[in-house]
Amino acid sequence: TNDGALLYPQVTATRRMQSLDGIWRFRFDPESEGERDGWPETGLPDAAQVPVPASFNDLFTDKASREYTGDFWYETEFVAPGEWRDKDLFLRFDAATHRADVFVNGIPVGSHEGGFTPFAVRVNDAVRWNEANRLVVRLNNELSHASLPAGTTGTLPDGTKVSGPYFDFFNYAGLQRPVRLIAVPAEAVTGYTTTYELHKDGSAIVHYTVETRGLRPEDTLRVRLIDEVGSVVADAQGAEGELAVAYARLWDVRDAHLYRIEFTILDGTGNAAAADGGVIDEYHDEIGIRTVEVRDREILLNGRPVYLRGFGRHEDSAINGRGENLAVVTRDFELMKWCGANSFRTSHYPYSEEELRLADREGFLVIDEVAAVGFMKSLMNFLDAAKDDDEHRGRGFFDDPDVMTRTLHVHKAALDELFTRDRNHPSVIMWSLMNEPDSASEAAVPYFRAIFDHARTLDPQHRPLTYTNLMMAAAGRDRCHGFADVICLNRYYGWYVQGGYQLSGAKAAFMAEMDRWMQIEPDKPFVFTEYGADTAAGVHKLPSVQWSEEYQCEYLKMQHEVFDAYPAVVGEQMWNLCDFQTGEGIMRVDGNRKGAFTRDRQPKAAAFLLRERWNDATRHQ
Ligand SMILES: CCCN1C[C@@H](O)[C@H](O)[C@@H](C(=O)O)C1
Repeated sequence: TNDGALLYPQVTATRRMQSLDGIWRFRFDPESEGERDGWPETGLPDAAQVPVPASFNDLFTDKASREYTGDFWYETEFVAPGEWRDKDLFLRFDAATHRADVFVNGIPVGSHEGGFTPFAVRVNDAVRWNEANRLVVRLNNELSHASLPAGTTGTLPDGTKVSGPYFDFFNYAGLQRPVRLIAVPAEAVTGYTTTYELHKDGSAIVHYTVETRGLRPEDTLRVRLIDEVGSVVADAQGAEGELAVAYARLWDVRDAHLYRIEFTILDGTGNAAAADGGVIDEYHDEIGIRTVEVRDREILLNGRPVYLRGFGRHEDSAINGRGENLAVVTRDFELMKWCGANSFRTSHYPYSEEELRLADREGFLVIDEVAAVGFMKSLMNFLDAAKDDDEHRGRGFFDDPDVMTRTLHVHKAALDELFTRDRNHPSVIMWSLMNEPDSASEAAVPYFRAIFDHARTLDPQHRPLTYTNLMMAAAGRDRCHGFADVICLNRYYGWYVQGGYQLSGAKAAFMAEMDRWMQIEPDKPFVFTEYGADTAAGVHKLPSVQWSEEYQCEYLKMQHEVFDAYPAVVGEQMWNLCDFQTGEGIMRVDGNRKGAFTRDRQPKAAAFLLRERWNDATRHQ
């Protein structure tokens, strides 16, 4: 249920919030017996203690816990303050990975599929006011061809389930982002949209719509825009309208100017209590006045071409796993700014709301990616081992008969949630609808058409739509590039192909493919959303060898020479900002080592190379 609880939580004159973060009780449920055994009512027997937010995987010392696949449970308690009883009370989970069923005092109050977008469940009918209430949540982290991210679930000889990710990051799971108890008035703002019109005289118009619940005809919906010094620069009334700003401070790349947009529902009966000034609901947010469009083979921000410099990343750190860690988020922005970056992609799933709010404030350009990764069967860290479970053996991902029904349904729902959550962020300039799908297969075409057609209906700002193309669907093989507004390529010439001493051959092959792309897509801009080489920090070799820091620099230099040879290239996002955890395998050394920085956020030589290239003011913007 939405009902205004999906808006980013805040305390205002009419809204209340209580964090439930901290130590919760936890236990695995490999036989899925917890509900039958009454855990929602009685709580978790023999429970461990774990932190929320965090992944559970890296907390324990046994492999069965790290690799656990199946049902697992969390439990805590909370007091429902009696003062809030006239409001709607929600539990808001910023992320429960990959799916959750929520129980309060043994009563099922809601479920959610998808581990990277928030959901809220209304609990008024289940709580006891001014008393402790038992909150029990069942999660599950199994992968399938209808899960985002995609994969498979195998079993060991003794029946223990095993995750088979079709993606190159560890299948971390748990309550990985904050959990809150929030109270929202029965008559409330539940959502809003903004679009922007810039004028040559420096003025701008903010076109808005507001979604409400329970708005009475006699009440007034007031909308105000407040600038950085606290002045009300525009105001309007009604569920849709425009805010005319005479001198607009535009939001621009690495030059962010934010406005506070304020929604107030005012009691129109005239007999409102003087105490609350007749305010029925109040919600505010930060927006940036800016436009994004693709034109003449450029990405234009406020009508001017931008060049994306930055990284593919992961929400990933030691111990936390994929658990939100604001210190790591802060350090990552610091590293990106130190490198002279201005952009990143939320590879390969929506990042936390806190991350995007920081990108808004820092003026970063974000490619916002839904968790539709693994739509190409590959196991063992990206070798297409074609080793697959019996049900799908030998067929391409999109040949699966359920893909146009079950997978498409889950994918569309994930897009609905992503766009609703992120549509008002000025930092979001493009939407990536899939990461490395098998776009060379004929069966992919109807799926792409369905998902791109759906996505086109979701964004009032009509930001460019894309997906990231992988080498197995190189120029001439990819059948889906026509759907994308911007061509995003993940390329590894000099790493996965023709590496090491063959680097010159890799460059020739890379340019041959690019020449082909220039014929196939002569009018679209190109962004490299991945390029990188695994590098063990501290390994030095003269002359270089692959995995040495010297080779990573040689590799990057070659990529940049190719990018600079094609004016159609308007962005370069190196893979990856930091080393990150993956499943174990013969191609990963306690994770993926393509970072410009180590997992504890310290530089390899490549970081200095990027800093020199990206801080060179004579280059792109
Ligand atoms: C086709 C390869 C795409 N790319 C996906 C990303 O998730 C992986 O980490 C990266 C890699 O192999 O380092 C490859």
